Amino acid sequence: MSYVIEVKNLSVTIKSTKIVDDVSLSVKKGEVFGILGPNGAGKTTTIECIEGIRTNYTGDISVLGFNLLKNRTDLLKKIGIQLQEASYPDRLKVKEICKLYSSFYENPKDFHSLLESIGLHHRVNTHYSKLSGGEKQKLSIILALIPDPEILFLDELTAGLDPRSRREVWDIILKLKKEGITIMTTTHFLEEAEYLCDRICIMNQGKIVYTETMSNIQSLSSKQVVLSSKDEIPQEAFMAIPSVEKVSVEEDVYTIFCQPDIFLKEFNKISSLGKYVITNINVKQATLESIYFEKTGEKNE
Ligand SMILES: Nc1ncnc2c1ncn2[C@@H]1O[C@H](COP(=O)(O)OP(=O)(O)OP(=O)(O)O)[C@@H](O)[C@H]1O
Repeated sequence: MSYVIEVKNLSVTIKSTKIVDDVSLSVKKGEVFGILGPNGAGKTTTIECIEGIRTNYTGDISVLGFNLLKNRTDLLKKIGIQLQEASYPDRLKVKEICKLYSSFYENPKDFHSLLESIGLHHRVNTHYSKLSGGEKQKLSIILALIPDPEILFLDELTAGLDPRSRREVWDIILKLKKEGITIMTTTHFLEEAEYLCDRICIMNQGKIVYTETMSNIQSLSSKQVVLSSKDEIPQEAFMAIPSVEKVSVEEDVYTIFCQPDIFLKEFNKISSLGKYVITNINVKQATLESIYFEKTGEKNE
């Protein structure tokens, strides 16, 4: 497996509070990996450590085989960083900002062709202050692409954009993914994660509480039977039923990932389960949204 980002036991402590707490994750080459989580969960801090912007951490981070603390300058030539809140002097024109960024690199990508492919070429002579929110975000992607990066980091890329601009930006990201760039992104939009990401993790209070591929999440959708029992039912009893893929237990609630129609038909036939008293049984639709609310302990209202 070729991982381009490997993070082991990353922790960041500020004023004796752990804002990132023992985070381990890895990202494969060409993958779009999303970090989700509520405000203050530690997403930006985590991504900033991986980008090499923050160094006040413990743990090991390897990006494209570089050790961040030793080879940060070399790494910066190979990654593109889109900043959550970038701002430039109002009187600078788009082309002047692009030229400035290009001057930072030995072999920058031609910004005119980037402006063309991202659809901002018609604004090349426009002052930064005159760009719309969507255009500013497109510019921030172009600037992140100037180093011709192998990995692109995006932090809340579409925050504040209207639905049309958001879609446009998503399509740009999908185009970049097709070109083979690895992308790590944070987002508050679950629909964005569903649209763009190959794999996601959910952070809560500094910890990763869930990691899964989007294709698994989508195949888990509408495949849960949730039942309650005061009895302690061994997981093997459920696993013996055809179509059951996984069982999770929380107090007296058993969530069974399965094909509900097959499960319910077979369940009654299994005599070993007859001795347990089932107090409630439901078929539940699991979606990224329901997983998110379950894992972050927030209410889905
Ligand atoms: N330099 C700092 N000093 C003190 N606290 C900080 C500092 N940087 C971050 N924090 C705190 O660390 C926690 C995590 O912040 P972080 O920005 O990583 O979260 P986040 O998940 O990206 O949140 P958001 O979705 O709101 O952007 C927050 O409670 C934040 O207030």
